[in-house]
Amino acid sequence: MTHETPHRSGFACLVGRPNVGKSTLTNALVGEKVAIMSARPQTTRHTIRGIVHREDFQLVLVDTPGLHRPRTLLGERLNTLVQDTLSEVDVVAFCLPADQKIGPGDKYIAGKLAPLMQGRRPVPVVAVVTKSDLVDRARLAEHLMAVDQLARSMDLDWSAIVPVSARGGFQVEELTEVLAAHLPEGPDLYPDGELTDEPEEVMIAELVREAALEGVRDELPHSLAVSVEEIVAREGSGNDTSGRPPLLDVRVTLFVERQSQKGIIIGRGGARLREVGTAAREGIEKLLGARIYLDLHVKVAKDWQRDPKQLQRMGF
Ligand SMILES: Nc1nc2c(ncn2[C@@H]2O[C@H](COP(=O)(O)OP(=O)(O)OP(=O)(O)O)[C@@H](O)[C@H]2O)c(=O)[nH]1
Repeated sequence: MTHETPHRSGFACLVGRPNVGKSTLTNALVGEKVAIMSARPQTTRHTIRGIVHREDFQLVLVDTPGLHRPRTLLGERLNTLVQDTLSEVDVVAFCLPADQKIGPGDKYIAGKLAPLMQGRRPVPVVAVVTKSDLVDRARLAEHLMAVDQLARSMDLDWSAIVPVSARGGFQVEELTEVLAAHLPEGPDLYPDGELTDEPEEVMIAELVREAALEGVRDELPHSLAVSVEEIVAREGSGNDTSGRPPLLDVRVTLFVERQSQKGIIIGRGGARLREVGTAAREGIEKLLGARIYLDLHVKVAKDWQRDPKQLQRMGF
């Protein structure tokens, strides 16, 4: 045996504006679908972790809800959550998509990262240029310089700048190595094979939210919260000899802010809500590996985004 490399383990956090490709990159790094993705910004409200497990390191990924300029209490809560998450990780990956110029949103996030990078126990930040498959080499080179300039203009230093494409798998392995290099020495944090510690309820809520927003995103921008009330096994199901999976009753409440939004979700004669149920049920059955009966309720919780009690009830 040659000399042993130390085993490393720790946390990495992906930050960046909405829609820059954090979920997709998390999935590419982990190599398995862990985060529920959306074609629209700001739907990943919960911290989702995936684990990159190699012989000599274990890298636990935390996908953040995204840093936004706080507009509502919900926004502020999210920012606090993000800040708390950030101060606890070993390395931050700041995602800046190659196909978009660096803008105020990126500068805002860089401003939030600055104190972490300059603190007593500085957190290294790796600038990750995502979606690099969308631009040509010249544009990519230009963007890499702009990313470098962003740090310089704030008297900061990225630990590295890594262009990647989660789509094509370009440089994903390199990024893994760069992030792992910043982890402290330590044993595995999670047992082998455990790829996500995301509670099932959060994933179920995301699936229902996705289905409910399908086609009506513009009408229901950020006014929809989903809460999984209970998951219970239907009595007498699943423990017979037929080998059929058990039947689970899944009760879910969708909270909207206005009566008119309730109408949008439910649709004429309840038609839309039935569609939502059908679409969500498919994903949930796959997730749970069981047949389910999905019971959806729609409630109006006025101004829930601004009400701390309501927020708490919904797990924010
Ligand atoms: N071409 C290309 N598209 C990508 C890549 N990564 C992500 N996308 C697309 O960019 C969009 C946003 O990706 P997400 O992974 O959902 O972005 P996100 O940053 O997690 O978004 P939020 O959850 O809103 O914060 C999706 O339509 C992806 O398919 C990439 O490497 N190449």
